[in-house]
Amino acid sequence: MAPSPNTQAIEKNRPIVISGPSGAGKSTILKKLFTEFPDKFGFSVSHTTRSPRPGELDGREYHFTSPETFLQMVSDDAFIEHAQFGGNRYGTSIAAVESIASTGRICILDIELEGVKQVASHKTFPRPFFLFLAPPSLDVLEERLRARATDNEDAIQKRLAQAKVEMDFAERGEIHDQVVVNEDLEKAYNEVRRFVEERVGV
Ligand SMILES: Nc1ncnc2c1ncn2[C@@H]1O[C@H](COP(=O)(O)OP(=O)(O)OP(=O)(O)O)[C@@H](O)[C@H]1O
Repeated sequence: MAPSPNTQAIEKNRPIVISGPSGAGKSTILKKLFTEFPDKFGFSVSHTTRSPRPGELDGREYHFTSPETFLQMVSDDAFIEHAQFGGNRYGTSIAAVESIASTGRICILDIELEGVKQVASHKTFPRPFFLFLAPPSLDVLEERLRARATDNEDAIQKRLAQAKVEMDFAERGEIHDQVVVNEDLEKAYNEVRRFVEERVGV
């Protein structure tokens, strides 16, 4: 398949994939990065088969897509990663990443482990940079999830079990270029910023 001009944009502005257990601090650190560099980064708009909620706009929160179109896009390899949650499908399209890269911004992708594996083995998508954000330990992660107070007990236990799987995987270094441990927030933020600076400049 011939690369489209915008795949060249992705090659020039290679995306950064940040992954790590729920509660590791990805949103907290990305918020700091976007605040410090407001014009440098962007989030892509994902596709979903779920219905829009009140106030959500097609093309802003998500590209709202029929199941048929979604499956067609899957067979066309149009997604860099896709998954099913709660009966709905979600995916990140190459085109959505291109639309960030072609404005000269670096697309930041916050995706979970299965998605990371799909991105890393995609046939045509240029390899992004992979950063893993880890909590100092599962005990600290548990404390933070409880302090965040957004999950019930069952959800916390599921997140902790999944966190162990993700941390074991990242330690093997099969995909991730670097692991940053988020113990002290400022220190972790500076490490993430250095990782980004070294790869894409800021
Ligand atoms: N270094 C830190 N020390 C103490 N608390 C922290 C630190 N970093 C983040 N937190 C807190 O931990 C909680 C989880 O962080 P956050 O919501 O950013 O995680 P996340 O990785 O984005 O999770 P999710 O994947 O579920 O969205 C938040 O309440 C946040 O304020």
